Amino acid sequence: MGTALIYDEEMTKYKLLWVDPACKFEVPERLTVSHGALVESGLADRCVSVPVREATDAEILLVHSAEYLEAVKTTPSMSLEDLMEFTLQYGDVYFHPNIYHCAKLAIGASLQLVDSVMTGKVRNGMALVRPPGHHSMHSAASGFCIFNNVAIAARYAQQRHGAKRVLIVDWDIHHGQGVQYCFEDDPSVLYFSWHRFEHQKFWPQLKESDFDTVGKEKGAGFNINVPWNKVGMQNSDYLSVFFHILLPVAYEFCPDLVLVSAGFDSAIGDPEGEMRATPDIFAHLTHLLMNLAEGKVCAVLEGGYNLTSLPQSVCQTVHTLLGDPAPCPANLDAPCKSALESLQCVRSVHRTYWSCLRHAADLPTSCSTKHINTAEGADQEPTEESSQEIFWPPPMKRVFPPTRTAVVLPDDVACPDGCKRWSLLEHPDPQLCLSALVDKMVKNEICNGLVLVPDVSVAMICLAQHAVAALNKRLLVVCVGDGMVPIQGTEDGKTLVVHFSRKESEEQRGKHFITVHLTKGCGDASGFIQAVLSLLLPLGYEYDPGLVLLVQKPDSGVCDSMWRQLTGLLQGLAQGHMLVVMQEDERKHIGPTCSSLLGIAAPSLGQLHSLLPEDVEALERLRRRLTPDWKLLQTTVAEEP
Ligand SMILES: NCCCNCCCCCC(=O)CS
Ligand SMILES: [Zn+2]
Repeated sequence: MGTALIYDEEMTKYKLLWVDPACKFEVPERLTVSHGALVESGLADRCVSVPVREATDAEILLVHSAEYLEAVKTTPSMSLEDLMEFTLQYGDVYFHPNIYHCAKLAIGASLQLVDSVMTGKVRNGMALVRPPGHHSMHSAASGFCIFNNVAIAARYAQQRHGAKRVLIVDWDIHHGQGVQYCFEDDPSVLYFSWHRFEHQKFWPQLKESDFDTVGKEKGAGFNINVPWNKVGMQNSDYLSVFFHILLPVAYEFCPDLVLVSAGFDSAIGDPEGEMRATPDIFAHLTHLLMNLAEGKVCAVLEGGYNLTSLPQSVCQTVHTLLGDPAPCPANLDAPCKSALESLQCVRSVHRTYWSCLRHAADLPTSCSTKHINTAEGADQEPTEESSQEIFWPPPMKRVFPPTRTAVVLPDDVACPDGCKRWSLLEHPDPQLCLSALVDKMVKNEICNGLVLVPDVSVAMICLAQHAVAALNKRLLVVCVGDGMVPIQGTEDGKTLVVHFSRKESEEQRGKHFITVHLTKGCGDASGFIQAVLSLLLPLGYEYDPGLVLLVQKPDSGVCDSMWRQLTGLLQGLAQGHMLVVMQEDERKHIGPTCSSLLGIAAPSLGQLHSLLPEDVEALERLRRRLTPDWKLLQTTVAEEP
């Protein structure tokens, strides 16, 4: 299943015809450099090219008023003076004789993408469009946006393709107020947006962009605003919000389709965003969404004004949509205090709507008095545009190993399609065979592998020793199922073991051996997936291993869809270098495991019920114990003593 790429150079054929500092960044080159980078890198050729089309009036009226549409229809024939006059009624946007045409193409491109994904022609895709959409409202243009591409796409997916629940992830650095207004009372569309806010001092300076606007009436809880009250947010701030807010809620919501308002003004170097997250983070943000909605992810370009970080970020996103392993999330810091404050506020106000946030902490004291802060801050200007030149390393080349998935199976088991059999014949000694497999991974000749062995415990010991000694790589061991784990989390930090078990393990084996106790073990989807999303993933990203060893112990009770979610999500680590080890009589798991290792999205877990209270307790106790050592587990600001 491929990745669609939708682009047409016609959308570059409009620009600002007069002087307006607020609009000067929105230039045609944004599209040409983005598409050019995809062509240059060979990524465009690997995508399924889908043509654009014009949106129909009916499609535009899914979100906008007839009066507004009729008004915009008069712009192509306007003189320059009339266009300037017409523009004055809106904010931070400009019109052009060709912008109505381009705006219809931008919607049409988005709808073509939705068609391609919803009909199964492709698995996922990206639409490179201009003008952006997420600021435009029922009867108004705003923030370079004429029509709301993503809002129309959501309504279209529901009406044309029967999608029940649509998740919109808006990682653009601005608040898509137009999207929020469109769905604020609608529980079938979950809108998530982070955005530069600076206590309402940053554009569009709306009170309703703050964390306490959660949606109205039936839509309460289905609007999530994460305000960034400082500039300079980094990769770890973004990942923390994914691990502790977006992903837990998204899995509970269980969408049929994921639309991404993919704005890249949230990347380093952008004059609007002034953040410091690097382009490779979008590989991880994309990857972390790709096991939702059975992989049906449609990314639609919104903002992004730095003509270097924009194309880099677009390429990182498309690489990942194509299934290429993500680059290692190297040297992540702790989330900053301001980000933690926002994180805690959002989780607190949403805990009444989402069972995964049920146990979230109260508002931090600083936030409950935030109105005072705002009064103090209101008169200040947003942070001055930084003039000093900002540098960042170009993202690493993402070369795909010649073999994606190698398998070591008993002779009487057929090799699943797409996999390469790694025969024991060449290595009579199974342990040598495993070590050879690991060596190939580290040389990037093989991406990942599945190994069936007579005894998983023996294999674990051998692999752990080999991986650490010979390869000098940090090894993350994830062990699912009860019973003893024969490896010590080594004190030198070279091995981190995370064990999912039904049995509470009394002994604490230190920082590098973590037992996640779930009453029903992996039998309970809610508990398991929440433990994976807001405990295992933050640990794994912070640990940044060179290799992941995923062991399924006999009778672990884990079901296929959960096992595939786990196998899929963990491929965001170690450049996808993961070795799955199972007992050789566990033959029924071979197919599902290989499909996940081959990059096929995992089936959805269904709408998740509340976590078992004892599991919530156990996970919170574990988080409290681990947080001093693992910064990405933090979900609250350290209260002033
Ligand atoms: N009036 C002071 C400066 C205003 N800057 C904001 C301009 C709108 C940005 C909208 C955008 O980037 C869409 S993603
Ligand atoms: Zn933006």
